[in-house]
Amino acid sequence: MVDSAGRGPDPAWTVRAYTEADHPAYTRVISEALLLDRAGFRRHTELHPVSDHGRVLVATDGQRVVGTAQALELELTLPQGPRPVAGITAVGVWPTHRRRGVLSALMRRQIADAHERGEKVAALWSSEGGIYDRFGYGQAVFEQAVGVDRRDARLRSEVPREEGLSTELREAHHALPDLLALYRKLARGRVGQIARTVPWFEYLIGPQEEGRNEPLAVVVRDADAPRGYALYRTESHWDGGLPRGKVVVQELGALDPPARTALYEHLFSRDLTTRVEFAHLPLDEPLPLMLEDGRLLRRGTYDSLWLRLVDLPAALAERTWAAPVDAVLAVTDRYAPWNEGTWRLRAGPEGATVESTDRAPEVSLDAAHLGAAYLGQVRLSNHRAAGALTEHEPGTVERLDTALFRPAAPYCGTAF
Ligand SMILES: CC(=O)SCCNC(=O)CCNC(=O)[C@H](O)C(C)(C)COP(=O)(O)OP(=O)(O)OC[C@H]1O[C@@H](n2cnc3c(N)ncnc32)[C@H](O)[C@@H]1OP(=O)(O)O
Repeated sequence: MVDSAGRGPDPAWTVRAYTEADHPAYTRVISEALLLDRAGFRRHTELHPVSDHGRVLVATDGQRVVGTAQALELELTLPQGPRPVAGITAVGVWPTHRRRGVLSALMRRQIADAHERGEKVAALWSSEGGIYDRFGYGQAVFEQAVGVDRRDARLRSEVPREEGLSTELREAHHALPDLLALYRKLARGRVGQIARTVPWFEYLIGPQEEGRNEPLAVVVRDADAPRGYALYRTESHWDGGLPRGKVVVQELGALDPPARTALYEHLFSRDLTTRVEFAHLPLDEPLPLMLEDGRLLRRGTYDSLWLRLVDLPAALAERTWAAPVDAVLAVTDRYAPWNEGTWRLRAGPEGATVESTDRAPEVSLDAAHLGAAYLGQVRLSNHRAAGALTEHEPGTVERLDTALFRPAAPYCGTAF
């Protein structure tokens, strides 16, 4: 039965794989739900073409498509190294069909599909913070946007510098080989980053909105190889005849401290600019410590990656762990019932096992909490403080947090 709002154990929606014939309806639903104009939709589909129909789901009301969700096959750097994950995108429900269980039906099927395909983890960037925890996704990565008045951005005299590094500035598309090579090295070493192919960079540096300046790439290199890059564009502003231009940095990546210094020196030295803004930086970016007065940075934190353990015991067993822990976890997971139950986790620097057990649980929590904590940035003790999980055996949560610890902040930087 379905009630008047469309809720109930037998919803009116059918969820099935996309077919070519769905294309116009799919375009309509996703564009309207995400408020995309034509150019925005084209950019989205160029980056995420529907190449594997089975990975795009549509929900229908009778014959009519009313919801969509896509799973990309991404490689994401996890604590154990780069691994394939389902990258969830293009989620949208036709406005008049919202809050009637369409997304819930799509999520149920999508998570089951990923599980059947053997994917252990799924990840997404969420449009709003209130949507995905009920589907078992946890906020796993926080990053920051940073802005500074250029006149306040004075680097300390002792920051590492290296003679012999050169700084090259080009239109970004001319620097593509360097960007790809550097990004590949950086992404494999930083938990939370996704592997990027050429189209990802083309998406970032391709034709810009009307009136925007060309994206630039500054690349720092030694005699042998590139060591760091920043992608940015400039904006011209004048105020009563005074130059008030802006440097807007899309991303910055350095293999070592002297390369990082050289990049900041370049970005903080553009004539006619008074402001430098960084769209995405890791939370542990050392910039505040490199400045004479790091407090002058304006910093805004936001959540980027949400993570879901699709195959919870396998994902926990595969992870690398910083310290030994032996804990019994009672897990709820409404959308992946195969994850539910009581699990004994025995983990440590040598490896981990996860087995179903009938021992008394030491902690009761939801799969979303483990998804949030998996990358090592978000503490389970925070969830406990918020009353979101229950600790039956005092100290267990601290031991889990210690074992989950990662020294570097995870960072994604690529919305998908
Ligand atoms: C990875 C990505 O692609 S992120 C992009 C997500 N898409 C968008 O933001 C586009 C605009 N929004 C939409 O298309 C829709 O509102 C969606 C997809 C967010 C939700 O779809 P719906 O079909 O309305 O969700 P559904 O009815 O299954 O809701 C399930 C539950 O989530 C809640 N919920 C759904 N959307 C939201 C939201 N934006 N904020 C808070 N709660 C929400 C519902 O209230 C419901 O709660 P309940 O189980 O306690 O009753």
